[in-house]
Amino acid sequence: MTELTQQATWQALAQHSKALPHMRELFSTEPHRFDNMSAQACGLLLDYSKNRASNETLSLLFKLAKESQLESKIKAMFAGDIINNTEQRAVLHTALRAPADQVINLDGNNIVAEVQQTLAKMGEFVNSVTSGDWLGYTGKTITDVVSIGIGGSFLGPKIVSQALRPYWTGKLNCHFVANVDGTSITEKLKNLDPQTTLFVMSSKSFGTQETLTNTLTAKDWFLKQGATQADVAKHFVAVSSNVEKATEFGIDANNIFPMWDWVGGRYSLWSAIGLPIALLIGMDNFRELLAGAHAMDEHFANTPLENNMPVIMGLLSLWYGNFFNAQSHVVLTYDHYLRGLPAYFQQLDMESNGKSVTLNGTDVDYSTGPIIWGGEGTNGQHAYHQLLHQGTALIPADFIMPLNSHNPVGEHHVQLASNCFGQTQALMQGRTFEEALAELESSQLSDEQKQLIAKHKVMPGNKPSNTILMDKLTPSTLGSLIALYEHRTFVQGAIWQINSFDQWGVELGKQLGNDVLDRLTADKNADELDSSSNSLINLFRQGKI
Ligand SMILES: O=P(O)(O)OC[C@H]1O[C@](O)(CO)[C@@H](O)[C@@H]1O
Repeated sequence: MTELTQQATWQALAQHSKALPHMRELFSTEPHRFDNMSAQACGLLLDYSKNRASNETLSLLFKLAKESQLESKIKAMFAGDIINNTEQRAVLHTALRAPADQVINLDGNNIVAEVQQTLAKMGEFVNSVTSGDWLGYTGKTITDVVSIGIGGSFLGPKIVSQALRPYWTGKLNCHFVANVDGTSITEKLKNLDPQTTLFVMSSKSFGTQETLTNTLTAKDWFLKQGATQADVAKHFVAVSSNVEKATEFGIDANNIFPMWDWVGGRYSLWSAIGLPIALLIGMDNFRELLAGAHAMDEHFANTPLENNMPVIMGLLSLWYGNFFNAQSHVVLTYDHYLRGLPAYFQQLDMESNGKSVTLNGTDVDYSTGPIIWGGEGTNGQHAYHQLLHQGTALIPADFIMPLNSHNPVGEHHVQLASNCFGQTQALMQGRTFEEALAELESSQLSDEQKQLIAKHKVMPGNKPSNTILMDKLTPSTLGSLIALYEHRTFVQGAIWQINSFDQWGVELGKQLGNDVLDRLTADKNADELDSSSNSLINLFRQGKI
């Protein structure tokens, strides 16, 4: 067994989890529960009162955090210690949004200076393109940007651009290509003019098959439309930590925006990976996004655990995963602009904490990262909320909603809010058999039918949720919100003593995929593979089942 599950506090939490009253009772005995279990920081309000938690629960969770040296681990990350031990790297996405005058030394260099240089390069490029100074090979200005990347090199640019649609300057359209499926890039290129299209190829490693293939196809399309190799420099730029490979690929050295190995892909939108975002919303708004994230960094680094929003959210999620066997966590965004955020948090958390070995190589004997999923409210209410309310799985939920809409039309926003708050209330209080029966009293059903239907209408309640509010969705509040979830992920990984910053689990699939590719494209047969893989390969070769 690991030392974590041997800890007295861990075992006390296990005992405590069996002794908690229903949330209905907690609310009935604590009239000021919201005041005592809500926190504000960086333009966000976190209501965590609708959780299976008493004061004793929270003090035990904070005790676990302290005994897990969480505070010193937070300091170590911000200081640039090598906390990604399997890749021997620091974890310093926080440096990407640090103020220009801050000094963060890594290997003897102040990396903030490098970050600021890259931001300045980004700013010059963004201004050049959006002002019309940057011209294509026939002398026309750029109208469309195609962002090519996958994982963190796609999700960040795509979802943040979508979330900040009200802030687009209107100078450019943007299209996102990620999947290696030829349909993705074909559909995107159909209506574009090579004379006015700019391709931003984003790949930290510059070795990701999907991104390289899509970029080659884009380049091929570009050249077939009448452009020459010399024109490529006007229409292709790259973002990568591998400048050498990007240059070899044919990207003009002046058009390569650097990034660093101390930034993980799923933490990289704040770097030049965010170039498509900056092209759409302008550099001032991009810097507002960075400032919002920095404000949350300051909150996380300097606030006592008991009032620390990422710590509270991380601990409560760990509470359900490790002591109530919750296998997933749902993120429900009650704002159409935020509809992509659950997918962003999915990579952020699942690729960070989907691990089963501790830093020192011990197999864990406890659950680690949950399945993160979700979608936009109110749509989910007509899709999966039934399971949230009456299913057998316990699925803690985060509800996220701005108090003011960018589009205050008619009664829409007040109805959206009523649904958001009504759902958290229903999840918490549920409906008892007696209440269900009483509702059927005046129906024409027989007593036997009333008993049966009432049974089917019971909702256990006691289903935990957090509600996160902001005055309005802006670059700053979005930056704070995303950084909140980055640090929430960090908190859990730190207590589980896992490495949240490598991703060895994605390597085998890539290796085997490359082997299969050889068997699909060459005469290399697959007889020695398992019968399934062998048969699937042969069927693909036949092109019919
Ligand atoms: O930016 P790159 O190096 O192309 O990697 C793309 C994505 O692939 C991964 O390495 C594995 O999924 C992610 O961590 C990363 O965001």
